[in-house]
This record gives sequence, structure tokens and C-alpha cells, in this order.
Amino acid sequence: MKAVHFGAGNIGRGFVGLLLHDAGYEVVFADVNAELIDQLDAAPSYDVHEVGEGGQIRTVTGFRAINSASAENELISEIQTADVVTTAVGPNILRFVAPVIARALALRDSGLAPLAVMACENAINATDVLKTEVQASVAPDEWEALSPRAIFANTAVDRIVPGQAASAGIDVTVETFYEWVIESGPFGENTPDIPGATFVDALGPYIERKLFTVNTGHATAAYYGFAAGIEKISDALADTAVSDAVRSVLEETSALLVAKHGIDAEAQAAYREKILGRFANPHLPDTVQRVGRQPLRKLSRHERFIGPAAELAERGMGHSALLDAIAQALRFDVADDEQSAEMRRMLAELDAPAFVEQVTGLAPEHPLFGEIVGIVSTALA
Ligand SMILES: NC(=O)c1ccc[n+]([C@@H]2O[C@H](COP(=O)([O-])OP(=O)(O)OC[C@H]3O[C@@H](n4cnc5c(N)ncnc54)[C@H](O)[C@@H]3O)[C@@H](O)[C@H]2O)c1
Ligand SMILES: O=P(O)(O)OC[C@@H](O)[C@@H](O)[C@H](O)[C@H](O)CO
Repeated sequence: MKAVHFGAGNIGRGFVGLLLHDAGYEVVFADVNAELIDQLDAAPSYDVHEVGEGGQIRTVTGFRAINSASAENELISEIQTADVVTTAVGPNILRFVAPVIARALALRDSGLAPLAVMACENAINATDVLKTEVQASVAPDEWEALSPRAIFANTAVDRIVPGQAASAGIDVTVETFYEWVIESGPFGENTPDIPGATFVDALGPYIERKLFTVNTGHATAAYYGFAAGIEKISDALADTAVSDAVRSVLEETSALLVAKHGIDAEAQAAYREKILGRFANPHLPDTVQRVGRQPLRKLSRHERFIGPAAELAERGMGHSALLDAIAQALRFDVADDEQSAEMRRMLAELDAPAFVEQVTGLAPEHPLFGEIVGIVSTALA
């Protein structure tokens, strides 16, 4: 069995690649980072160091690596005969990997079982986005023939994988916890055999619970931590003001998840506590800069702040802690982060309503719009 995985970065090597390897797949990593690809290509194995209680060292072997920028034809041949394609490149990069998948599908033997395609990104329905991009890369009359050659399934992935020290080479440090939830509906009898993953009928509650608890809480810790001059996420959680803010935000998103999906309130409280413990893991060298990265994406319409705040506002439910966290996000100022620099430029050049429309995608008539305009106006004052 062969899996082609786009994005040999933190989660690619430390989670998706590891679980596919454990499931018996030969993993072919594809990445645009030439140095990383050369290192992977030259190595017979790499280690995944799990840190925290019960952590072990797991070894990944039997992989290959392809530079997707310079060896596109080689990559297309691999996908043509693969069983599975996964991505962990970032939601904004999916449109760049889509044409390669489309070209491989065009060349794929129609007698082969359909290719299982799963985007493992922090975004709601990321695989649907990828599918739309793949479809958009072929002529409309061609899609009918290509479509049966692949099955696209949405997923939710959860494991904290921090940035890695340069001295680590291709080894990866990760937390012990992991969860990979995949929607089963699209697969039918072609469900891939991945023992480390959980297949569910309806992914919606899982991805929203993950994004609006793990990622909303994480980003809140990052933005409050950054504003307080703290570097590590675990140190941010050790600060009472930051951890209180994270708790308040998670109480609001939990109320939404319970009301919307009928999730048991006690189970959600336990999930929340477990996550707070994961953030506080002192062995995990995670930073507020990594967790707060790309603030414009994180402030977009269906993401971890505006997504739940908008729904809470629509339902007339409390969301003041989320508004406070959004105010902190506006203070994120990291010169190396393109979106942070772009956000600073937009804050300098736009008036508050224009900023809110462009960044959050909220319509002016939405009940949250005026509240966010108020926050942005305060940030501009
Ligand atoms: N790190 C985590 O804790 C974590 C956990 C769950 C989900 N995720 C999600 O996984 C995705 C990747 O995150 P990460 O932390 O591994 O980031 P990362 O920066 O470590 O890895 C991304 C990799 O994608 C590569 N890449 C960029 N453009 C590419 C292209 N066109 N083709 C092939 N490869 C390309 C980069 O070179 C990099 O190696 C994001 O969507 C993130 O939200 C991350
Ligand atoms: O990857 P992002 O930028 O969407 O979010 C940063 C972190 O919150 C994220 O990578 C978490 O570590 C991960 O989602 C845990 O499963």
C-alpha cells in the first residue's frame, strides 16, 4: 500500500506520516522545502519523540521523499498508483497542490480502486476545499471521467506538534495525545485501513469541537501570552490572567457546542480540562509565535474566533470573552509572520468597518459586526 503525503513539516512527519507508516503504508513525502526533502531522502528512518506522560520514541521507516517543486512528473507518477493522498500544508496552500492531484487522476488507470484523498488541515471541510480546487483544475467535461477515480473525505486532526529545533534534523518532538477523525460516508466499501484513525458518520461535530475548543483555546493563550511578553505556550498557561482568559473563552465555545451539537456538557468539560493540561505540558517547546501564526486566517469568517462568536451572537448567547480574545489577536505583531505584518498594514490604512468586512467576512447586518467594529476602533484609537 502506498500513501503520498503533501507537507513533510511538523504534523506531516510527527503525525500523519507516522500513523500511515504504522498502518503499513509506504509513505512518499512531497514538499517544496528542498533541504528537508534531501534530508528525508538521505535518511533510512526518523524518530518521533513523544513528550509527556507515557511518551515513547516511535521510528518511521520505509519512506521516500520528492521535491514537489522540481520533480512534479515524478510526483504525478507516484500519485497515479497510490492508494491514499493526504495533505498537511496549510489551508491556503491546498490550491497549489490540487493541479498535481488532478493531473495524476487523469493518468490513473480507471481499473484501480479510487484514490482516498484526505486534507489534514485545521479548517472545517478542508478536503471539500481541496476537491473543489482539483475539479477547478480540469475542464468541466473531463471531471465526469476523473471524479470516480478518487474519493474525497473530510478529517479532523489533533496532535500538538511544535516547531522543531534545527539540531533535531528530521526527528520530531510531539505530545503523546493524538486523534484523527475521518468521515466514513464517502468511502463505502473502499474505507482505507488506518488503525490509528477513527471513522465517523458525521464529522461536523468533531471538527467543530476540535477547532472551537483546542484551536480557539490555543490561539487565545497565544495572543494573550504574546501581549504579556511570554514566549512559550506552557508559560502562558502558567500565568493566571492568561489561563483565566482561556477558560472563559472555552466556556463560551463549549456552551455553543453543547447547544448546537447536543454534546454532553460534562463530557465537554472533561475534554476542555484535558486540553488545558495539554497546553500546559512543560516538555513541549511550543511558542506563542507558532500558535498565533497567520492571524488573518485565524480571524476569518468560519475560523476559531469569528466562527463561534458569530453563532453565539446569532443565538443571543454570551461571547464577551471571545470578543476580548479577538482584541488581543489584533495586538499580534511578529515581523516574520507575513499575515501579522499585513494585519498591521490593514489596521494602519483601513477604517474599522472596512477592516472588519475584509478580515472577518462578516456582513454589516450581522449581529456581531458592530461589536467587532467597536473592538477594532479601540485598537485604532
Ligand atoms: N503542528 C500542529 O500542531 C498541527 C496540528 C494539527 C493540524 N495542523 C495543521 O497541519 C497543517 C500543517 O501544519 P504544520 O504545523 O505541520 O506546518 P509546517 O510549516 O511545519 O509544515 C507545512 C509543510 O508544508 C510544506 N509546503 C508548503 N507549500 C507546499 C506545497 N505547495 N507543496 C508541498 N508542501 C508544501 C512546507 O514546506 C512545510 O514543510 C496546517 O494546516 C495546520 O493547521 C498542525
Ligand atoms: O496550525 P494552526 O496555525 O491552525 O493553529 C496553531 C495551533 O493551534 C495548532 O497547530 C495546534 O497545535 C493543533 O491544531 C493541535 O491539534
